[in-house]
Amino acid sequence: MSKRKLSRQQRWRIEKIQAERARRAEKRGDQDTEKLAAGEYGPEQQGRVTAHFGRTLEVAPAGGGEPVRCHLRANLEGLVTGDRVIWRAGQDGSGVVVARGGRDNVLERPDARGQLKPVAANIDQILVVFAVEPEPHANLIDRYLVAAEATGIAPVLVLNKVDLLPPEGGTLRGLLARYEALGYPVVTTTTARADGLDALHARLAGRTSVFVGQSGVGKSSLIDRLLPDAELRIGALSEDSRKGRHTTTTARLYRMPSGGELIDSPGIREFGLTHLDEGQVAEGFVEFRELLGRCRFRDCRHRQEPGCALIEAVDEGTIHADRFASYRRIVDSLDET
Ligand SMILES: Nc1nc2c(ncn2[C@@H]2O[C@H](COP(=O)(O)OP(=O)(O)OP(=O)(O)O)[C@@H](O)[C@H]2O)c(=O)[nH]1
Ligand SMILES: [Zn+2]
Repeated sequence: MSKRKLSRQQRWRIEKIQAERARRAEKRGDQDTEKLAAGEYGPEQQGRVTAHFGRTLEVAPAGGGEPVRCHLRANLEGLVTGDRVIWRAGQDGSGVVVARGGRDNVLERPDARGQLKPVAANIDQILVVFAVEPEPHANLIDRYLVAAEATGIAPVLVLNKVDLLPPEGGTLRGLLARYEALGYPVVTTTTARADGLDALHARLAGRTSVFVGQSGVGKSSLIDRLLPDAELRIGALSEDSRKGRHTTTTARLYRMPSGGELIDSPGIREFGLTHLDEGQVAEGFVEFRELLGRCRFRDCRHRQEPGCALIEAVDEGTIHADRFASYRRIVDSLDET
């Protein structure tokens, strides 16, 4: 930047502003020092929101230890479970949240009026649970994958109830091999054997996860095993939850004894396609991505247009016909969702 010649008046104004800033910073510092000296609040520390009830939050200290009930500083809004925060401990065992950290990602759900609302943040992976029974349609798996891809959170396929698989493996293993070939991690589980969750434990360790999937696939059964302590599941009792408010809807973050963190709520379990457009659905098919924009027509909708790169790839076998059929079905159903 080139040096500007400042008029005397401008210089005077800048100096005045800077002096004012310095004075304010000093005052803030004095107030903090006073409070610290009075023992009102401890120093700033990092934490993570484990639950929220309106303007009351529960924050787990980053260094470990029990979650602390915190209130929010007046200018903070829209915090959700999983948010990283800066907070200060009070004398009475409660605390105050003074700032929100940056978010890697956020999971949103439509509210009663259909408006998207954030429900949880900073999730490393979405575990899409399927089961040998009820048998999944490939289209259903694709729907979950597209929805997950749109959030930017990595999906993992979990095939549960493998105790019910026929000895030769059935068609399901072949189906999941197709997804593995696309780069998706696949984990198999069963709650029928003591070691049936070993692979899942390994996958969860050191990460923050959410479980989604259709009814009856065994999400509750898996989570019960991952959080064996009933108190862990209910979490530290807060005043609001004792009154019975919000307890079934708020997302909660749990630390699993076996390692890793789990964010769970009925709303998150029902996660699905929401408010996506055709382009986002195409982007949600990972093997389509490098071909998008290579069709002859820039506005190609990949239906019967000549020179469509996707249709050519299907003909050549580089895109599986079932995946392309799935894409079409999802696009055709967008108006209904
Ligand atoms: N054979 C077998 N049955 C299982 C397994 N895991 C869960 N189940 C059974 O599957 C049924 C459904 O399990 P849930 O845990 O309720 O399934 P969910 O996904 O939580 O279902 P919703 O609550 O409806 O969303 C129950 O009868 C479980 O006992 C498994 O690994 N093997
Ligand atoms: Zn096309």
